[in-house]
Amino acid sequence: MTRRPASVTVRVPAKVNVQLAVGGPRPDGFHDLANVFLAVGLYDEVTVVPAEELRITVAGPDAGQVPADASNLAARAAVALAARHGLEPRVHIHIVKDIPVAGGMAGGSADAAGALVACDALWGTGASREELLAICAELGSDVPFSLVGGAALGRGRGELLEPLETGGTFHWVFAVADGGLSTPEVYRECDRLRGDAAVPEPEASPALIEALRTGDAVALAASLANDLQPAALSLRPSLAATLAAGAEAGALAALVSGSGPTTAFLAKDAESAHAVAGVLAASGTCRTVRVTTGPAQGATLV
Ligand SMILES: C[C@@](CO)(OP(=O)(O)O)[C@H](O)COP(=O)(O)OP(=O)(O)OC[C@H]1O[C@@H](n2ccc(N)nc2=O)[C@H](O)[C@@H]1O
Ligand SMILES: Nc1ncnc2c1ncn2[C@@H]1O[C@H](COP(=O)(O)OP(=O)(O)O)[C@@H](O)[C@H]1O
Repeated sequence: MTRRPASVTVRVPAKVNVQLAVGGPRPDGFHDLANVFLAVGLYDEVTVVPAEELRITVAGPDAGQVPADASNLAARAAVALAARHGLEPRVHIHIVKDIPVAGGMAGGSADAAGALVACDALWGTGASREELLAICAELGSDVPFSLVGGAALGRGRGELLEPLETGGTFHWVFAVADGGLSTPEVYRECDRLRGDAAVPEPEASPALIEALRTGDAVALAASLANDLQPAALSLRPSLAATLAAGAEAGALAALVSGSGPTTAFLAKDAESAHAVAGVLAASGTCRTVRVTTGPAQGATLV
């Protein structure tokens, strides 16, 4: 008989969208994207242990903002995997949360991918990569990327991934805002701001993909683009001051991370990243500042 582990822990990274090209609204309510993801070194840890029934606990400074019930994306991941394999999801999922909540850094998606990989190992379900990716896509558009990490182009609603090569380490500073922004609201605001204007098909930028491949931070900075940024700024005008503070502090480029309200600053090197972080922290335009690098590995057993 195969011995099952008594507990499994998986570490999963946050993401920043280095390009987020958004098409018009689809009949199903989603938007077609050219979504260039880069995983970065802020992590949630998801631990699973056998239990009488599905139970979820969350630790960390922002744990209070995360649902600790069946609506948690990690709980939904466990239920989805169990259902496919004729199992009951009798598991206690504990999340140690370090990724900003509702911040445009895919923290919920990270927890879902982490719970899936952890439960697969705990239960010995032996799901293939393809099956795990299919469950991820059912749970949310960003969940497949949380599983694979690194850098990837997401097409469709972001779930159809092509891995991208990266040629080096990029240095990032993230300014975490007070409170979150709702992703569907930001997409709706994007549509509202566009009005009747024709929306081109979203296309990935060849220059941006080349900058990732060669590890050229200056070239990457010149290509960073986020079609949701005007919408995030419209809903949260105070983000303009954060973006300006980071740019003035010497960041190569500043942009909103995904749907926001976290703002992301690409720096030339580690030293410059720490300098930018110091200025941002003193600027009074954000709640906290984090310094990290990308690419980072996807969901990994620890
Ligand atoms: C904007 C992005 C950029 O990577 O991430 P965040 O910044 O929120 O982390 C993603 O597109 C968010 O992906 P995710 O958070 O997984 O969204 P989902 O759960 O799939 O969808 C939530 C809602 O967002 C909108 N949505 C999402 C993806 C997409 N391609 N088009 C959309 O219009 C829809 O209103 C949908 O009902
Ligand atoms: N495990 C989870 N971690 C964080 N948020 C979760 C989780 N499960 C469900 N949510 C809900 O999803 C919403 C989006 O959170 P999150 O994924 O952190 O942000 P974003 O979509 O901006 O990247 C939150 O408001 C929260 O209520």
